[in-house]
Amino acid sequence: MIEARELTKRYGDKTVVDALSFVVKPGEVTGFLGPNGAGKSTTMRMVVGLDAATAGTVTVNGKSYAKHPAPLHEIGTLLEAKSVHPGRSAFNHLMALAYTHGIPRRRVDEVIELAGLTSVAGKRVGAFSLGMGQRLGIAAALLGDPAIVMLDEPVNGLDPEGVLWVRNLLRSLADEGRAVMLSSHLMSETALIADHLVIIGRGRLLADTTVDDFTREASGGGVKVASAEAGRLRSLLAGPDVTISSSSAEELLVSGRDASQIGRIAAEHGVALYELTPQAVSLEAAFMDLTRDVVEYQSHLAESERKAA
Ligand SMILES: Nc1ncnc2c1ncn2[C@@H]1O[C@H](COP(=O)(O)OP(=O)(O)OP(=O)(O)O)[C@@H](O)[C@H]1O
Repeated sequence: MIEARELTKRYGDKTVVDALSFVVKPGEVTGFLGPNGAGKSTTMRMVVGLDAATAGTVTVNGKSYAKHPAPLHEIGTLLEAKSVHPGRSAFNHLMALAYTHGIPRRRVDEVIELAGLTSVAGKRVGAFSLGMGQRLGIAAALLGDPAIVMLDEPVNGLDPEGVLWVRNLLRSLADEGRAVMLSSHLMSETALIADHLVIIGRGRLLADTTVDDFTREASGGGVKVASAEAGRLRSLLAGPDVTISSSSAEELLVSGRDASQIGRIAAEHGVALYELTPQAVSLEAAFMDLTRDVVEYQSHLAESERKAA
């Protein structure tokens, strides 16, 4: 488990992580999201002591990272896939890490195979493609068989097979009871991988929720209904906490009744429905909506599209 409490990082007079509190729980994949410059990498670096917190605390399985005598068994990380000596082979890189913890060669061979690097294990890492580097970084993260895995942009540079591999791998790690944290800019991929979301903007917590709740709430929770008898249906569905709007003569957007209630009421009164669709927005749309005001680096095009919308 990772627990951050009021975690804060300042560079000069700029606060890049601002009193951030969250928990990454075992058995779940937590997606860590935020626009460019939101403070994700800085937060992840503080988790493993690469950056010192200005205030607040963060613990890894109950202790600060530096207090663990064998940290590779507690948390495996991929923070900067290219931070590997370019002249070393993948095998030697992993062996060097393994020596620091008395991890046997057998485990190095295992993670090389798991990451699909067997055929290139003897090659210089400097000649690796971005995707191969990512695979090596993930192999290194898994080396100590840790209870927590924390990965910064793990699917960056991977081909579709690699993306699928990471998705299945992270799912199985969480299903084994490990705590998995990943940052990503790929919303559709995060929606498929993550159970939980921690979303930050300008260093502050914006949302701590599940993927399902986040996308449902962003949609307003309405149900779209279409019928030739929309007017009659409207009065049948009316109630104290029900709001109904219509975008055309045959369409209603109903809040306050779920799809099964609407279907039942329509059937009881012999009203034929053409459509009955619970409204949900994509994670991307919900994310854009939430982070609209905290985007630090924005293109002029995106800005003018937003103003026009
Ligand atoms: N060593 C440093 N000195 C000064 N400012 C820094 C330093 N490291 C990061 N920052 C600033 O902190 C802010 C957060 O950066 P960080 O890399 O943590 O964001 P991020 O959410 O990971 O962004 P991205 O999605 O672009 O990777 C940025 O404004 C960045 O310029």
